[in-house]
Amino acid sequence: MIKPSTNLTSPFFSDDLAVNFISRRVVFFFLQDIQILELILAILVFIAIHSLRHKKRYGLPVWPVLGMLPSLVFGLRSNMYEWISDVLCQQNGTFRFRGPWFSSLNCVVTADPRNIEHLLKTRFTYFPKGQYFRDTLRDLLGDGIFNADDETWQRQRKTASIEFHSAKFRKLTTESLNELVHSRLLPVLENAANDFISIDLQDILLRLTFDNVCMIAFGVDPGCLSLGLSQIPFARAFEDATQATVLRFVTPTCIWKAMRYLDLGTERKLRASIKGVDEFAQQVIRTRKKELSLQTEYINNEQRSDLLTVFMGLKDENEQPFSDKFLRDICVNFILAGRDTSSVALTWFFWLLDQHEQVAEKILAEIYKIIMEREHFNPETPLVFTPEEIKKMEYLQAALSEALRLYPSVPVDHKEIIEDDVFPDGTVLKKGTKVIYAIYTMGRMEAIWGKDCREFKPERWLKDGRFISESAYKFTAFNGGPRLCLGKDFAYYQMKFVAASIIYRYHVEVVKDHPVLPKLALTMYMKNGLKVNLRKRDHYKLHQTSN
Ligand code: HEM
Repeated sequence: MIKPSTNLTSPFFSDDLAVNFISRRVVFFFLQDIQILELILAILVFIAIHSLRHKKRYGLPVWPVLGMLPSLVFGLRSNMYEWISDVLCQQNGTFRFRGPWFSSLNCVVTADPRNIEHLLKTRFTYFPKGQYFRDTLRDLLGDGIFNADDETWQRQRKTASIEFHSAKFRKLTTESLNELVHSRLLPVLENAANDFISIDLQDILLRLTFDNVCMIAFGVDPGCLSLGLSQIPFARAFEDATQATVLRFVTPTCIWKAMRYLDLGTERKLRASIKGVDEFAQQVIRTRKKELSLQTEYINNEQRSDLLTVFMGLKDENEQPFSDKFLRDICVNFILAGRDTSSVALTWFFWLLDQHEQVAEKILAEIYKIIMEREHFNPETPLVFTPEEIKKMEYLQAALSEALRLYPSVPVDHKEIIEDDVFPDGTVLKKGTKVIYAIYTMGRMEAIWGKDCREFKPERWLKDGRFISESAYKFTAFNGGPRLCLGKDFAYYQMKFVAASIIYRYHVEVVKDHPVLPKLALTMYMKNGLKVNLRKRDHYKLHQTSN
């Protein structure tokens, strides 16, 4: 039998044959499709493997979708600041972090002093705090100095700067600190030393500076530092509010905004704690207004010099008194700025002293030398350092600066660029890029501080026994340029006064095996506090010299 031709045009081409033929062609094409799919798949796998193997940027693997997030998470599990420092030191001071596409984590991270000077001073106006920062902190900080840019910032900065440099303000700060240290801090320490009780020094110092900064901002003393170390609702609310706000920085913006809208989880806690802060502020503002109106009517005695009173006496750009909300923002921002920066710096300082006994000895020798210069010195009477004596403590100032170099209270800070630009190291910055400057890392860069950068050496700050300050773009613990910390001079005074008052009276010994780690927050707290034992000093050397 002659097989029919398979030619489509054949007159002998039956329907069956046609169906058979078509199905075979479909299968053929399907098989061909599979091969194409396989091929596409193979190419994708190849690209993915290729990208996994080779897509490393700045020494970090860049994962599809997730970007560098897995490395960051790894960093967060150990010590985040050390992780950033390792990457930056390997990359000569700058790298570009790529977060997942759905996050707001993309940024440039730098610890290069040339870039820091560029963003803090040379191109200051190009690098505001930015919308992202403001949105994240607005509920707690409102339009206060910390969260403001442009005219809103300038106005507060100018007024507060005049105030911070006035004699009245200096009097307020020295008197309030004297009172706090001698009537509250030292009795608490004395108690612990007498009863051989270990204390959390960080907690005690945080209470001290909180009370102190509230006296400066609001002109009231909340009384956090007292013998019972009791919980103060305003302090608790402030603490909760800052902690819940920090969580916004690691949560995608759309998620925390949705949580805020639905009043859920940490956002619910944040709303409640901000309410606590606001109630306290409103109460103080109301009372002060009443007090001031009485003062102008009946009494004309010495004016208060706290920030609240000063700003109440001023007018806004429309010649109107500032609103209560704005007054609240001003005070809350100052409390945030001055609340824990000095106390955490002191905490790291005492931890470092515990490991460097010779430094503690040199500080003590300096204190002895200064008090021996007094005309009348009696070792039996309680010793209160005068501002002039504190100023003379240059070795102590060097040791505190060295502690801040290694453990800056603000370990990383943030800006957002509003125009395309290029950093002095060649890094290209597109408008809207977030820039993180890693202050903690700067203290660990050999290029800045030399081979011994990781060692605690107060001597690097001294020349012929005199304290020599460093460029703010090399030592950025207090920021630099137009936004240099307003409280810098006061902070040094406060830290020196507290440190000298403690060191003169006690050996501060860190409890053996106490775990010391930084906590991830806006300020570099110790995660587990600092458990210490206090041992009273025997001033036999001083008695010998004074006799
Ligand atoms: C060791 C203690 C301190 C350190 C390390 C420190 C550090 C800093 C840093 C890094 C900034 C810049 C923050 C930023 O713009 O993001 C800053 C700003 C500021 N600090 Fe301090 N600070 C200390 C103590 C204080 C104290 C005690 C006060 C007030 C009583 C204070 C008041 C301020 C204010 C008002 C600003 C905002 C300045 C502005 O934006 O124009 N600081 N500080």
